[in-house]
Amino acid sequence: MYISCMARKDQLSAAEREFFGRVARAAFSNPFGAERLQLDREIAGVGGRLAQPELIRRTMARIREAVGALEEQGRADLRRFSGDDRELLRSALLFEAFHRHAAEFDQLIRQQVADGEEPCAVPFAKEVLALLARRGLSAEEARRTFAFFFQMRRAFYFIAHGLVGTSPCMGEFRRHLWNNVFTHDIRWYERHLWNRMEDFSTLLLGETGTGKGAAAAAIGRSGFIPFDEARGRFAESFTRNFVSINLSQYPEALIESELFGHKKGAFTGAIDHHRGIFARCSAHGAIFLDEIGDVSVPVQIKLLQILQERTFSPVGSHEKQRFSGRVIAATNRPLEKLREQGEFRDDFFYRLSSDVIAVPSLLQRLQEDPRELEVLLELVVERTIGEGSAELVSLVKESLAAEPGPGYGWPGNVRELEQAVRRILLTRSYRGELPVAPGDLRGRLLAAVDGGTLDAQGLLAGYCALLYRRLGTYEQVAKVTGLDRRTVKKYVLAGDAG
Ligand SMILES: Nc1ncnc2c1ncn2[C@@H]1O[C@H](COP(=O)(O)OP(=O)(O)OP(=O)(O)O)[C@@H](O)[C@H]1O
Repeated sequence: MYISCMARKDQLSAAEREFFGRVARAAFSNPFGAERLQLDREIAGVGGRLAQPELIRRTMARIREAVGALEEQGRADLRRFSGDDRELLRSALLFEAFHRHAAEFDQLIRQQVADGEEPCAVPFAKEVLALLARRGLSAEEARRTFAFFFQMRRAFYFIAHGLVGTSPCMGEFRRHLWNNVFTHDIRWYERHLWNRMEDFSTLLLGETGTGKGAAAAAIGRSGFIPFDEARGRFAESFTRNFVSINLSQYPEALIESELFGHKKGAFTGAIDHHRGIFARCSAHGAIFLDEIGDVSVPVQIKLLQILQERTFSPVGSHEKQRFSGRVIAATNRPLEKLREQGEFRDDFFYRLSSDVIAVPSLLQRLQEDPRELEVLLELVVERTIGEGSAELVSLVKESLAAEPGPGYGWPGNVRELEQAVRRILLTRSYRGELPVAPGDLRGRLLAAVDGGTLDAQGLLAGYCALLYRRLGTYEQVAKVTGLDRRTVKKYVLAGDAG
């Protein structure tokens, strides 16, 4: 029985197995990782460097050609195959179907961002579901796969567009974010974890303005959303999937009600019911707790309780509500230190940190790859004036090269860069946020060292000021010099003035 059943099944040739095997590996691999790049090159049959869009175009052309050949032979149907061949072909055929509609998914994402909370119609859904049915998927499998396609495209879109940059640390950051959404093995995610991500919390650590909020939004907008075939729409808009709160904005007395909501009359001033952000977060969405390092221990305890029990009650109510979203938290404060000082609870820290992502500073990015500045300027100019302008980019670049100069530390990171661009557009110059000493600090310091005119205090002050320009924060200078932050600040101010 088994043998006769197997005999009726089709088999891939050795060459097909090799080709589609490679395509299947590309389908599983992280699109921001080195392995995927290598596989794309092998599939496209190109050796050297090729710009990304052209590489993808050629890769997809080769895959389409191979799938087209199967179609002509009436073999592009999983029901004809079994065992390993079927598994491998499944990934390859779905990968092809996904890329065939990538541009339409991108259009849908832009449309949904513009439309907001009401889910948009998905005009190409019928065509994709019909294609997946022809490939041998059941109606249920096809719907889930279609929803999974949309999820992957959203993750790719928001990570690639929200967090640009050519430096290796930025590449690694994007790779990490993708894994944060889909785990390190997307096959596991698709089979077992797509609706079980609620306990995977994320902690984003990094200086102010580095893109922690942008990263959290990329993760939050990339949750799984089922497709409602009867309505021809996804069950909800991904814009509802991400709810954020800046915890440092609220006085202690209001935080609980912002987080959990309150009932009318729960306290003086509660004149109406209020839904907190836990209630506003949708089932597969994420809640972003920004500035988590600023919350008091009692609030940490309450949040910990929710994360453990997954239920909460609005202030003034006993009614339990369930929370099934993911939690993403971020801070630019030194959590290690806060934990040592007892200001941040260890149990809360561990509950928040299924994944800890260190977001690179702009300084690190520029040091790793000076081209990063141009890429960011192109984006910032486009965001500022609504379209790209090579002329403006070079004007801003020239201005920044003259002042504050290439050694500048960018303590406010990308947010400061955005501000610098605006200021240059208005006033033609940006001097930087740091105290800028007249003259060349490094030159003055070296001349004084050569001349043997400096005392120990003066030497330290000059050195601290120099490091501060380069590293951008008093904390970093304290780390390098072994001094405490306050002493560093005193020396920096003296060094800059001297
Ligand atoms: N790599 C990047 N590519 C494009 N834009 C970026 C990048 N990093 C940051 N930005 C932009 O910089 C600005 C500040 O980023 P964001 O608010 O995410 O920083 P943050 O780390 O959350 O800051 P804070 O700690 O002060 O809240 C935003 O406009 C964001 O879009």
